Amino acid sequence: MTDLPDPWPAPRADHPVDAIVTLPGSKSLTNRALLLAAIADGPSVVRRALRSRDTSLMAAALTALGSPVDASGDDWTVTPGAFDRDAAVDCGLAGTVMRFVPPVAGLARGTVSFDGDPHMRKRPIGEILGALRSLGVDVPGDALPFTVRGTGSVRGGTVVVDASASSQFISALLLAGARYDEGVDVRHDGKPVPSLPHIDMTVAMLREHGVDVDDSEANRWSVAPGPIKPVDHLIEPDLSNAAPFLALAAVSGGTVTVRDWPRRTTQAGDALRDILTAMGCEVGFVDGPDGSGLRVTGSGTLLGIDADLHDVGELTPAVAALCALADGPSHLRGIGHIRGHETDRLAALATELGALGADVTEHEDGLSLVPAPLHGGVFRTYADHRMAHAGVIVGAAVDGVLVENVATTSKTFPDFAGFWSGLIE
Ligand SMILES: O=C(O)C1=C[C@@H](OP(=O)(O)O)[C@@H](O)[C@H](O)C1
Ligand SMILES: C=C(OP(=O)(O)O)C(=O)O
Repeated sequence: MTDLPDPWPAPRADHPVDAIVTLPGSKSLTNRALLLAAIADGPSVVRRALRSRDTSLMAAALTALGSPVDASGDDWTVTPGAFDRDAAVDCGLAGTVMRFVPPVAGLARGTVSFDGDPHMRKRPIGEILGALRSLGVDVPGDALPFTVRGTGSVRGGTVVVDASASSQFISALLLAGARYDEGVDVRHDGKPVPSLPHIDMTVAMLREHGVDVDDSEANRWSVAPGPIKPVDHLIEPDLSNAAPFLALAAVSGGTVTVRDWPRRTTQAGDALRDILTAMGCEVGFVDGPDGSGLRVTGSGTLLGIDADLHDVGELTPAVAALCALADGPSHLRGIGHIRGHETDRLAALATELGALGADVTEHEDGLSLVPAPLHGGVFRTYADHRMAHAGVIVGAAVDGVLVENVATTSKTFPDFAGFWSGLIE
């Protein structure tokens, strides 16, 4: 990757973009596959793993604990080992590392310290640390930095958490639960849990590994203690990271096909099919000589939407950018929890879209936007990869948009800016 100017002039798509793209693998699938492989009963391969900052941090964390991840090729191999040492884990800005690794660090015979980027110290983690304490893990504190003092085993059992701030609190406990002496029985008590598809993804992957999970009751998940079968995973393309590319079809009146879009998936990004249809795009699966995938064609006009994004909050930045370019008003609801993402995304979107002329109102749990003429300017990203996606979408439609720190996209997408420019220029 070449050095990028900062701020980066976002390429303007002054023609309908016609492209077929192969996207890197899913962050959420890759990091679950790596973690489960590291605590499984034998070696596994993670094929087409996403190579990005979040997944490299996960690989480094598991390697430091004692299960080496060989990431030298496209297919990563994971060899479970004894967690018999002290380790230091850098969480960067990866929620999946900060939330998923401490419950397995409790199984270590050693002291495991955790820290991360400056903003990571503000992202919510206290509920998990409290839950781990009540399951028998010695982990004082309620924010980064913290230290897990592992004893080689975790009692486990029943625990109540308020997961209204993040579904990752539930996923984290379930992923490690089969390795706890009594398994884990997690109940949620609080406002509705966001991002439920991500919990379904966790449950589905545990079952692939032969783990017995009961999710038959709302707000309760039970993992039985037992073996974790090694599994070779083939990682699907990251459907949430498809958002800016499909949005490019929508804003340029072109056609973009994302190859290998799964017909059935637990990825939250699959909701883009309905969202883009509601915004006036033509959306459908295609099978052709160039492979199969999802094709989106922009109609030249973008309709505003009223959408509850509670289940798919990570799509908000890209969707909000589209709403800022739409011909009618939009209301995005149910997403108060994304204030705890890589940045306070509601505040950041209101500020940055507003700075480019958008008429945005920030609510406690959402955003409303009404049509207004947009203009160029600097779009700040707050080290948030998906803010950069929002910036480039607007920049494709509006002259003179400069995206600050576009390199932050490396969290989940290698050389995003180069890939994006290649489609437009
Ligand atoms: O488990 C996961 O892989 C994720 C869960 C969601 O987190 P929240 O529940 O905190 O929104 C999602 O937004 C994040 O990008 C990835
Ligand atoms: C919320 C996100 O990430 P994380 O896994 O760091 O929570 C995201 O990618 O939109």
